[in-house]
Amino acid sequence: MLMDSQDKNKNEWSRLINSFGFALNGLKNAIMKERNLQIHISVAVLVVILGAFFQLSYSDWALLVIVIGGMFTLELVNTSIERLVDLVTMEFHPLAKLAKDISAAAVFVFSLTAVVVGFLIFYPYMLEWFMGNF
Ligand SMILES: Nc1ncnc2c1ncn2[C@@H]1O[C@H](COP(=O)(O)OP(=O)(O)OP(=O)(O)O)[C@@H](O)[C@H]1O
Repeated sequence: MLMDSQDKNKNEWSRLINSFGFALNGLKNAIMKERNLQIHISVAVLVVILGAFFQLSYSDWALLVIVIGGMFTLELVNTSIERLVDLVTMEFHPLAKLAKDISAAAVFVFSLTAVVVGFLIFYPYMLEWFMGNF
C-alpha cells in the first residue's frame, strides 16, 4: 500500500518533469524559428535596460513584468495557432485565413496595449530626467 502511493508520487513527479521538458522544447523551437518572438525579446531586453537606468519602482517593475510576460505568452499562443492551422490545411481556406488573422490581431492589440502601458510607466521618469538634466 505504502509502495503504491510512493510509486504514484514518483509517477506524478516524472510527469511534471516531462511536461516542463515539453514546454521548454516548445519555447526553444518558437524562439529559434519565430522572427516576431526574437524581435519581442530584443525589445524586452531594451525596455529592461531602460527600466534599470531610470530605477523604476517595485510596482512599475511588476507592471512591466506582466506586460512583457503577457506579450511573450500571446506570441507563443499565436505561433501555436499558426502551426495548428498549417497542420489542418496547407490549402487556401477562408477559415484558416481568419484563424491566423484573428490570432495575429490578438498579438497586435496586446502590442498596442504594451506600448501605452510602457509610455505611462516611463513618461514620469523621462520627464524627471529631462528636468534634472536640461
Ligand atoms: N491555409 C491558409 N488559407 C488562407 N490564408 C492563409 C493560409 N495560411 C496563411 N494564410 C494567410 O497568410 C498570412 C500569412 O501566413 P503565414 O502562414 O506566413 O503566417 P504568418 O502570420 O506570417 O506567420 P509566420 O510567418 O510567423 O509563420 C496569414 O496571416 C493569413 O492571412
